[in-house]
Amino acid sequence: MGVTEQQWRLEQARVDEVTDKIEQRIQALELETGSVKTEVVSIRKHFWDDVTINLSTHEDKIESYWSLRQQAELLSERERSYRHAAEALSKMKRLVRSPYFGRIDFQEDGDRREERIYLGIATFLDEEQGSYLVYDWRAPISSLYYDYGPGAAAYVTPAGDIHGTVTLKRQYVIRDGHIRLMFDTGVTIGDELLQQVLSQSSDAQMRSIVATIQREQNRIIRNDHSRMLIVQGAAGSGKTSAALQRAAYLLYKHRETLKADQMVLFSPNPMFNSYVSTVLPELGEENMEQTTFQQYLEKRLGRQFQLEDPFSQMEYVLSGPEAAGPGYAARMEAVRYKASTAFLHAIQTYKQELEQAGMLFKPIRFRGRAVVSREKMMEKFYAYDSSVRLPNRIVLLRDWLLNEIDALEKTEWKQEWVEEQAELLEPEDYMRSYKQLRKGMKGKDDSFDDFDREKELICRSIVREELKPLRSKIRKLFFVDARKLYMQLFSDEKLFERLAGSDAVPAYWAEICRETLAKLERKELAYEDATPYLYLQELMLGFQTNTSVKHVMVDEIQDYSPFQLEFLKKLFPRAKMTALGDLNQAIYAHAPVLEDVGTIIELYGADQTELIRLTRSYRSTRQIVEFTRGMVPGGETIEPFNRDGAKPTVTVMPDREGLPAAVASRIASLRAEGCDSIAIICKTAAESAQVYDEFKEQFELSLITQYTPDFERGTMVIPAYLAKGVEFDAVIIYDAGKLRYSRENERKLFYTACTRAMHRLHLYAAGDVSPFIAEQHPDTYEFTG
Ligand SMILES: Nc1ncnc2c1ncn2[C@@H]1O[C@H](COP(=O)(O)OP(=O)(O)OP(=O)(O)O)[C@@H](O)[C@H]1O
Repeated sequence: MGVTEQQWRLEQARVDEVTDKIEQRIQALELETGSVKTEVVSIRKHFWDDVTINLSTHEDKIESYWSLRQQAELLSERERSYRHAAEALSKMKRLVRSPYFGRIDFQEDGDRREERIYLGIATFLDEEQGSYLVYDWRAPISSLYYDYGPGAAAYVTPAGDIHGTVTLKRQYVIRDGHIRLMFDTGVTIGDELLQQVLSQSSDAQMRSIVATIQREQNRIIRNDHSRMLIVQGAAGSGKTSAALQRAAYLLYKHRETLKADQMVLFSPNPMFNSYVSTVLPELGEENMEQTTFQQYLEKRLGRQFQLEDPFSQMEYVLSGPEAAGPGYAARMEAVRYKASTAFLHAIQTYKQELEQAGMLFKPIRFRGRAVVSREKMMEKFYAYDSSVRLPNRIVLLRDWLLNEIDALEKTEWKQEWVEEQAELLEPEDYMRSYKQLRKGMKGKDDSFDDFDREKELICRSIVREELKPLRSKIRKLFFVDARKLYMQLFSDEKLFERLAGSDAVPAYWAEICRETLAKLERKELAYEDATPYLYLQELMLGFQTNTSVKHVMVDEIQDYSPFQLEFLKKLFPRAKMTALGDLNQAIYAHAPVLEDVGTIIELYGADQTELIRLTRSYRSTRQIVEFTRGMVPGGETIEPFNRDGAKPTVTVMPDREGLPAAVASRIASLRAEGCDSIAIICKTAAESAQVYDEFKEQFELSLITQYTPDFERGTMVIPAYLAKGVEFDAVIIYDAGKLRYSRENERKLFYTACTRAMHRLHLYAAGDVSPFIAEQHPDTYEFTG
């Protein structure tokens, strides 16, 4: 629907008026922040001048206390005012560039007046008139804009649902006070505007999508009742975008009770964190905490083991049976099994058995001799009432051990080694011990008159020092031999059969056991062992929990195992969870949780869980989606957003020798066309490094590795698994030949790589093309050789 010239003029006049008012507000706020800041500085500088301190009498002390307190309160009140004014100022500065992006005219049932609602990234109230010049996009009434076109409509408020009719829905692109575009739209939020937004070049940082949130995405953003919200969405369907706008929505809706540091986002890798880190600040909110599961594992296990990272495991898996050599099939089975619910249950049963018998402890050793044997610890442990939970019994054992150490300290000072050490003490050490002891003895009858007594005390002090590290280790429960207990699962065949079921022992079990034990002996922990190991350890020692976190968002949930999810649930017992994923992008060798949605629904139960599916893909052109969707099961349900571009191209070279020149010429032509971000996607890190070496003299380009902290624009070489979640103007698949991508477990990786392209996709192959290309309808791509 077109907008008339007169309407355009009226709208521009309103923009001018609102912009003027925002500018006035900015000026007022600048004055306010300036003067409050001066005040704060002055109070800090003269803090003590205005405080009367007199400690002569009790009354004086009380008066001094109140004077001090009053001054501190004044300072913190002024600091608070400064913060508020500064926040309001930065909000207004963001708003002035583009005060709003949408308008809804709404007539409530039974009300003859029509309300005009203009939506922007923050509320702007005309304080004189008491009217809203701009509504925050997260206000209850704003949902009309996302959920309805002209016609009957309703929105939810805390006081109940409001029904009425939308009579107009209009969209704007306003830049620096000028309306650049304006559309009247139907039910979906303006295809025109979305077209316009989606056809722009990609950025080094993800953008906010508030002006064009789609109805199905709005359901995700505003869902506030489910304990667990699962979003299964096609590549490019806006899962990550919806999650970030959802965080902004929740922070707005619960601004009195929810702070950004009470929300955690689990990302696939650190670079992704940088990619999404600007969305919330752009919306005027602080960033939530961002982390990866690996960072969590490292924190909990790092020192005990040399811990493999997921990308090293991935490189091994992708190297394939020929390169990896014997043992490949067994490791693949280990990766699969160790992430399975079957193994999770086996470990849970193991813990139940350990409640009755079989715990393993490390003996308590002091100066090379066992002071408490593991047998004694076992005896003590199983003598506790069996109704006491296992972690609590361990705490009882810890206390008993600390008492034993106290007892040891009482006799140990007489040992010869102590006397020897006392003689070797340097005078200053001696004096230090002496002083410490005297301090400790204050008020007691003992005195240092007697030389023997003095020596005894020095010897005792030496023993206490020597015992310090042991006490600290006992407090940290080091005496529970978690490593041996885990190893037992792989060394005691009967035990394992009993736990897992004799008919459920995985294939290659003997080999898996051999490999696992050899690694653990060397204190190495394979990535597939890290989570089950930690799980067993926490079952015994008690789960670490974080009760302050209220929302956990997990992106790329398909790459998590049931084990990991169970962990997150235990780690954040008070949190609601949003899990976003795409089964078709499951790139790890273990079975993805989304394969059986039931597993993930079970986590909190069906009544607390909601599943939303997104099938529309916004990232890539229609041609790219039509080509890629055929690669994955169920792909026919993926709907492209109707944005046209060139068909993907497939170029075949007789061998790898021909690839560099062909790819180089493509990079040059893409750059000439103005493509700002170009990714040359390889299968592995090793291949990426090779390709980077090939081109680094010819082009300015970067190599992305798992250690790359920031996502940047430009031309880059990147392994497919690190390109998860991000996007590029153009994607070049460096070698899409049959030798690179043909095994079933490479299908989803290939699909993930291709779906990173927004506007252009070019595939090169040495020799025969991958079957994932050959299977596609020939009309969906151009074959160029
Ligand atoms: N409603 C929308 N308005 C404008 N752009 C959108 C919208 N929804 C998604 N997009 C754009 O589509 C692209 C893909 O979005 P996003 O990365 O959130 O998808 P995703 O489902 O997480 O993708 P993937 O699973 O493939 O990583 C982004 O460029 C995003 O800005």
